[in-house]
This record gives sequence, structure tokens and C-alpha cells, in this order.
Amino acid sequence: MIKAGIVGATGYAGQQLLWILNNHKEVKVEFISSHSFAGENIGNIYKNYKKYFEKKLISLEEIKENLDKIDVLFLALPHGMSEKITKSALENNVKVIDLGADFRLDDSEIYEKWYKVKHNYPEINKNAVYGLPELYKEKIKNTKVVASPGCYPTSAILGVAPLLKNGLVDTKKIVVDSKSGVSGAGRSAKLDLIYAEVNENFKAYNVLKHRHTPEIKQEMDKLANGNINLVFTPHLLPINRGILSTIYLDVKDEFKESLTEEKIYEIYNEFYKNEYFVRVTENLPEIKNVKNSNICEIGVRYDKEFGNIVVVSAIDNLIKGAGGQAVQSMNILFGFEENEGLEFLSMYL
Ligand SMILES: NC(=O)C1=CN([C@@H]2O[C@H](COP(=O)(O)OP(=O)(O)OC[C@H]3O[C@@H](n4cnc5c(N)ncnc54)[C@H](OP(=O)(O)O)[C@@H]3O)[C@@H](O)[C@H]2O)C=CC1
Ligand SMILES: CC(=O)N[C@@H](CCC(=O)OP(=O)(O)O)C(=O)O
Repeated sequence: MIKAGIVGATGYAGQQLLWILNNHKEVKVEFISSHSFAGENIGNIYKNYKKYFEKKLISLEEIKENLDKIDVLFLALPHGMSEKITKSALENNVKVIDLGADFRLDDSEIYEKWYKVKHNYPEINKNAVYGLPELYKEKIKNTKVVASPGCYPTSAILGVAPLLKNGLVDTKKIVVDSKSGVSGAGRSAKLDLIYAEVNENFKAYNVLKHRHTPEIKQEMDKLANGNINLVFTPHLLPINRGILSTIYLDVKDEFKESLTEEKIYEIYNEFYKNEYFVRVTENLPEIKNVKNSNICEIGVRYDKEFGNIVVVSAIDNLIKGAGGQAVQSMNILFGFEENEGLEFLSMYL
């Protein structure tokens, strides 16, 4: 049994993480913290916990005094806030799993350009491992800091990894067209996220300037061993949870004739054969198949005449895109079964 602390437990990502850890047989949640609700019981903020999980939220200042009680610290804070706490945790020999973006980008200059925040401890960033278990299992086992991926990047990278790794597609242009439920934006009040603005609406946002662009590109470049021209467009769906990404790729000329949809499926099935949380499916993915689960569902179509591949990838943004993926990394880091505490399937409706 290990002991965990959650910083930012009152946010959407943090409360989802708490829900999962509360059902995890190898973990005791030792403390939970909040910025605005310190001193309150979590059951008064999220009333679904009342009677069943009662715990007082501690303040950020109180975290330091409690670091010697835990083995792992989860951070679910706004960008730029994880660095300092991570430093204190490492000094106390506590492993860190950050759900935010502070350590996701290898290049500090790119991070500073897109997030407008400075890296004060670049050595922490240098030693952090990008926490996408399907690609970096071995590295996660040996790290002290896991940078859990963003939700859009998780769906996009898992969607195309087998094609890029096998060198089958052009890097001249890859288009990632993603749609997310509103919980992706977090719990704080924003005018463009109120019910009347979102309900019965559908829109693109942050076109050509979304901060997940460099993160998706970084990982796709590594897989393809190249410099991909990536176009990423996020859209806001009038639902609570779920992301569906549709990804458009061109097959390299030399493979156009010999490649078939059946062969592409063979490649995907081989690539993900040991991955419990990836479901390669011949019927195209839908959000309802993955909602409330840690599963990423992927389907592919191929048009030989023009060499077009369309990949569809679906996840739950709060689980495989946040809390679930963080727990998957924790399981790997502490030598538990990778699917421990995460075996629940979508409830479909
Ligand atoms: N929502 C999602 O689908 C995903 C989110 N993430 C990441 O998880 C992190 C949290 O996101 P999310 O839960 O959506 O956001 P929320 O806005 O819902 O939650 C933010 C959390 O951070 C705390 N917080 C806010 N401001 C401060 C501050 N100034 N000092 C200390 N704590 C503060 C809040 O505390 P309080 O409530 O007490 O004010 C709350 O617990 C982000 O880094 C995000 O990128 C990653 C993947 C997916
Ligand atoms: C719908 C919506 O607003 N989604 C968020 C993505 C949140 C997320 O997961 O990204 P980080 O982990 O990098 O914060 C956005 O576009 O900013």
C-alpha cells in the first residue's frame, strides 16, 4: 500500500483522480489540497463524496508539512504552478505525477513561447518523462517525475503512432481535427462556457494557436523521426466528457498500391497487442464507447485511389486524458498491475 497526496483535488481533473484512487486497492489518499476551499470537507464541495469519502482539504502552504507522509504527489493545477511544489516533493523523496503541462515539452524555449511561463528548474523538466504509457512504459518505471499528457495529445498521438513508427505516411502535412466535451476546460467560471453558450452550439476555437500543438508535434516528430507540418484544430462539443479526434494523413507514394485497410489494421493490432487500454476497432470509435473509462478506441479507413488515411480516435478527457492516465503511470512507477483500479468500462449511456 502506498500513500498519495492530490494537489488541486477540487478541479475537474483532480476530483476524477480522487474518484479513481478512492477505488484503488494499493493506494491510500493521505491528503487532498485546494486553493479556494482549504479547511472545507471535500464532501461539501463535491456532494457525491458525502458520507463515503470525508476529508478536509488542506491549503497549499500545509502541503510541505505533509510531504514526509506520502510516496507520490499528484498535481492537478493550472499551468506554471507545478514546478515549485515538484522541487519540494523531490527534496522529500516523493515521486511526482503532474497532470498539467509544466514538464511535457522537452524544449524549455518552446514551453515559454506557448505558455508564457518560465522554467525556473530546467533540470526537473529535463529529467521528467512524458507519461504516455503505451509509448514510454520503460522510461516511466525509472523516473521521479511523470508529465502526464494533455487530453487532445493523448487521442491524437495514440491515433497515429503505428503509422508514424512504421514510416507509412507523409510528414508534409498531418491534420488533427479534435472535438472535446466542456469538462476539458476545467471548473472555473467562464462566460463562453455557460450553458446557453455551449448547449446546441458547436465551434472551433484557438485555431492554429492551441497550446497542445507543440506537444502533439513533439511526440509525432519523435515517432516519425522527422519534422511534421501539423495542423491541429480543437472544437467544443456540447457534452460533458469525451474527445473524438479525426486525423487525416497521406500515405507515402511508395506504399500507396501495396497498402490495404486490412494491412493497416494488422499493423495497429500488432503495435497495440500488449496494450490493455487501447481498443483497435473495425467499426469507427464513438465517445459513448469510451466515456467513463480509461480506454482509447481507434479505427482507420483507407482510400487507395488517393492514398488517404483517416484515423478516428476517442477517449474520455478526464480519464484516459487526465486522472486515469496518471494512475496508469503510477501503477507502472510503483510496480502494480498497469490496469489496477482502472478496469471499469464505459457505461455506454
Ligand atoms: N480537464 C481536463 O480534461 C484535463 C485537465 N488537465 C490538466 O489538469 C490541471 C487541472 O485542470 P482542471 O481540473 O481541468 O482545472 P480546474 O479549473 O477544474 O481546476 C484547477 C485546480 O487548480 C486549483 N487552482 C486554481 N488556481 C490556483 C492557484 N492560483 N493556486 C493554487 N491552486 C489553484 C483549483 O483549486 P480551487 O478549486 O481550490 O480554487 C483547482 O483545484 C490543468 O493543468 C490541466 O491542464 C489535463 C488533462 C485533461
Ligand atoms: C474543451 C477545452 O477547453 N479543453 C482544454 C484542454 C484542456 C487540457 O486537457 O489541456 P491541458 O491538460 O494542457 O490543460 C483547452 O482547449 O484548453
